[in-house]
Amino acid sequence: MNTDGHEHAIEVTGLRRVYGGGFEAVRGITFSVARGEIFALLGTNGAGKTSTVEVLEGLAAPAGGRIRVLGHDPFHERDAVRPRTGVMLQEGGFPAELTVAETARMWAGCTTGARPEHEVLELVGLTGKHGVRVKQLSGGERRRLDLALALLGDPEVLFLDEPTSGLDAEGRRDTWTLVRRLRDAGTTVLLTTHYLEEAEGLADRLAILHEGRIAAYGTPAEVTAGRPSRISFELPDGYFLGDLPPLAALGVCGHENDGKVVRLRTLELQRTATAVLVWAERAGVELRGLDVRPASLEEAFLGIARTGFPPPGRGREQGGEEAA
Ligand SMILES: Nc1ncnc2c1ncn2[C@@H]1O[C@H](COP(=O)(O)OP(=O)(O)OP(=O)(O)O)[C@@H](O)[C@H]1O
Repeated sequence: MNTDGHEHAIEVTGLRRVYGGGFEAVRGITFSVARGEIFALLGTNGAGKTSTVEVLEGLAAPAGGRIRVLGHDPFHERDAVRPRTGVMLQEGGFPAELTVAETARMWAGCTTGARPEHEVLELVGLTGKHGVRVKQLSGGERRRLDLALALLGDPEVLFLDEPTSGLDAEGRRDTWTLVRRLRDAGTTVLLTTHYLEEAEGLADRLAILHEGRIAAYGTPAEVTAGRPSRISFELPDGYFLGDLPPLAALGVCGHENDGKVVRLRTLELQRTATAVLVWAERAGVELRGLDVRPASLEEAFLGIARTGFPPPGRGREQGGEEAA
């Protein structure tokens, strides 16, 4: 239980969002985010991530369902929620002529109990940029300024909409480190991202949205459980797929072969990989380009994007859609 008497920072039950013209972008989704947790919302383009986050931020009223952020309705009790949350939007839209320090000062003026500006600029690595105009910042530096402003109010809940888009590999890793530090200090973080490795490495739990519904929900390990691993290699000249032992006996559950490169999918990675290597050893051949990949979030995501919803029980135990 937290100080509000609520064990979850965010509770979403049967959320629906319907746009003018009757289009239902979010179709009755249910999930919760525990205090001090990093939760990622993933999904195909147009799946409903931004439509969901806008409701959680109190920017729009839901068409149906029950939403609680820190125990309050974020739309109707905005005054109770807004000072305790930080929001980093996809497009910051700051005045281009202001310097970094001026922008932070202006933002601090609109933030209840703002921390000193230099503190948040230091947190995101913009200390050396105080006097630089916003229009002169690189795309990645602007994202870091967005993040600094979201942190000004020392929020209990932080909403990050694609926080690392436009950042280079180092900037992305710095942001991940910062987000983890915030989580470890007790901040609840809900982020959207298109980078699956970001969600896999950063999120404690996640939901994958597809066409306005939750298609997978749980820890990254829960969501990838039951998804196939992949093994690929080149067949040596003069060898054909039929020269391998029967694929079903190797635990293979699917395969592709374009004549040279063989791609196997398996739910028993160790058994299949061992059998393939033993065969190659006995045949005295080298498997060039040998690549072994355990089931990943990418596999789960692509499976959902390709075929829609997985059968019940595969990473959907706690979330999923509910009638609103
Ligand atoms: N104001 C609006 N009016 C009508 N339809 C809208 C509006 N805003 C969004 N939509 C539609 O709602 C659906 C969900 O959009 P949303 O922006 O929430 O998806 P998303 O998951 O954030 O997508 P992306 O990954 O592409 O940013 C899309 O089909 C989109 O076209």
